[in-house]
Amino acid sequence: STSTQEGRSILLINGPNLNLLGTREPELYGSTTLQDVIDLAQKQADGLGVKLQTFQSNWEGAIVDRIQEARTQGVDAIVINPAAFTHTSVAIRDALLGVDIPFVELHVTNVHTREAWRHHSYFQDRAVAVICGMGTYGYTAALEFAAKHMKLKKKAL
Ligand SMILES: O=C(O)[C@]1(O)C[C@H](CCCOc2ccccc2)[C@@H](O)[C@H](O)C1
Repeated sequence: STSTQEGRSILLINGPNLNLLGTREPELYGSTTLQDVIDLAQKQADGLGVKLQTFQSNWEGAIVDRIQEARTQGVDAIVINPAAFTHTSVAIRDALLGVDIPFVELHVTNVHTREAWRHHSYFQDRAVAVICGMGTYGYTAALEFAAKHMKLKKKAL
């Protein structure tokens, strides 16, 4: 492969309240802040030779708009932690399916050991991969997968 992973472009999206990561409920979500996660992801992306964009919002429609914009930017893959919208958002699901960009669904906690209502995701059936329970290492795993192992659409010549 070329020095970059075929010039792959990855968008990392974090949903509501993840801006508080590392500052609340560290026993559940760890003590790594979202900024730490982003800084580490950027270093990892540089090492992998992929372009990384990151976005966090507490607003559902802003996440929909960002996903739609990804299509115009030639984003090849999305890594998304939809947070609470995992369990509620047909709108974000529709945006992901609409832009036809493959995505990895990511959760810091193992949602399957938590409340029953967290066991369903509006994304799980269409995600290329679902990562959960690895803590913030999940972001590292997801980025590695998206950069090196995920099958992407052929880039238009
Ligand atoms: O485990 C995950 O990553 C979740 O997506 C996190 C969501 C919660 C996002 C808010 O995370 C916080 C982290 C630290 C402090 C406050 C909130 C939760 O609603 C999902 O069921 C699972």
